[in-house]
Amino acid sequence: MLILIHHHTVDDMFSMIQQVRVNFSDEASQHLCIDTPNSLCNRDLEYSILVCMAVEQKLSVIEASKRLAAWTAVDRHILPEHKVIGIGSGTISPTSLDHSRSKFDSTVTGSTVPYVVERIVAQGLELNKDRVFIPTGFQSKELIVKANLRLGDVDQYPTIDVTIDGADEVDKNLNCIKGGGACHLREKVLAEAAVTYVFPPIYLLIFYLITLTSPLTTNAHARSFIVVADYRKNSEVLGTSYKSGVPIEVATFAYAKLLQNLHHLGAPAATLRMAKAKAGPVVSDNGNFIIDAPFPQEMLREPYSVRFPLLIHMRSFSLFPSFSVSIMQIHSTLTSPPYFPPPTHADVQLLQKIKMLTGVVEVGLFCHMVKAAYFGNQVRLPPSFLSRSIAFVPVPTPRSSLPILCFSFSLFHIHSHPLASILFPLPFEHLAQDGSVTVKWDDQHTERVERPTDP
Ligand SMILES: O=C(CO)[C@H](O)[C@H](O)COP(=O)(O)O
Repeated sequence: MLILIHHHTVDDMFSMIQQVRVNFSDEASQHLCIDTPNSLCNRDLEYSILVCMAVEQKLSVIEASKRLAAWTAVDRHILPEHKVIGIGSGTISPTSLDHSRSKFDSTVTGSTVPYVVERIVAQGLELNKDRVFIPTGFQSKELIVKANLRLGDVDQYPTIDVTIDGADEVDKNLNCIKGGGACHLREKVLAEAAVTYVFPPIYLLIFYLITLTSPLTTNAHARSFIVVADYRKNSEVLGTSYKSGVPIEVATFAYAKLLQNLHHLGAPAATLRMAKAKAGPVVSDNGNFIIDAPFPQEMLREPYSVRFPLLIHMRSFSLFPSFSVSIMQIHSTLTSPPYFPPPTHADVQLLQKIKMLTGVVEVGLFCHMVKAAYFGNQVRLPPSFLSRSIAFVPVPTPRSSLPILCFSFSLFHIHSHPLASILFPLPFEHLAQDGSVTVKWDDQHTERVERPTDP
């Protein structure tokens, strides 16, 4: 990839670096900062900036990782018997990237969900002709229509076989931050709709009879909400790589009050999300505003559960979901008054606190909803100078002088010279997609899936 800024000032250069930091985060932007020669930071000069192969590699590795994750998840979870399929959304609208994925705007990374649709289409007409696809927003609707797949809506199909979606970040317990594309309300509805009802085995029926639990509760559900992402989004704790904050969809007239509420709740930097190509705020597909609320990581560590001393995690019983329902009922009886005092504000975790604020429509924290999360991996290859160089080359402009031209060429030649890595050892490593995917499951086991060939 080549990012070229002509006849711009140093300020533009730094705003571009900021942009890269936002778009690509972590290493790519560090490389840019490391390599900015201080001697060139002269505000009187105008620069052309060539940001070479390191960023290009980073982007293609990210794209390959997204595609690998999406393809592997589709292969393993969209099975011939699945007829109603939920399709998630991304951060980039299909108007800014070619649907066929053959052409990308090279200054942005693409979205993950188009790769999901691409792989579903590759399953063939025969399998797809009886299927209906439910979108989570404008982008996924476009993808479904352009791929000639049958479009449905969640009000027609309130139960979905499988939903596959992207995520902004996923933690070790499979809690996610979602809503970077402002679609998390519909995404959450489709995630919740993706359940499979399981009839309990006989020993659980006996258990129900003994405990006199209502038979109505014996229908437990298995989650079929699958998340796909690249390696950058696989974290221990939310807020590690996705720094923009928790996206919160709010009623438009309530945003100012909600900003105040969120500041008091622990996100003093919460802001209204502003549109990029329009004056004013982002308006969601549902006509609401989006607030991004960066909470401290401590509050994002376990954003869901209510802290009771007797709390029994559903997760411990995930092999026996029906059993866990009964346990939770007994547990909630024991932990309710008069046996136990009601929870105080401090006991209630972040998701509930935000959701309880009047005016909040939906919170982009998806807790205990994901069945499996797929991350395309990266691998670090030994450093190679040419593939990791970033050159900032000042070129003459009407206001620049000849010596500056000479300097720029010598700089360029030194960088291109085989001895350059000795003269200017740069701390870059070569990144690549190694053809593997990490899968995190809801029972907390992690699996590494190897693919014989890079798709
Ligand atoms: O939650 C979302 C949209 O609301 C997306 O799934 C999330 O932002 C990830 O998008 P991408 O695949 O483009 O990185």
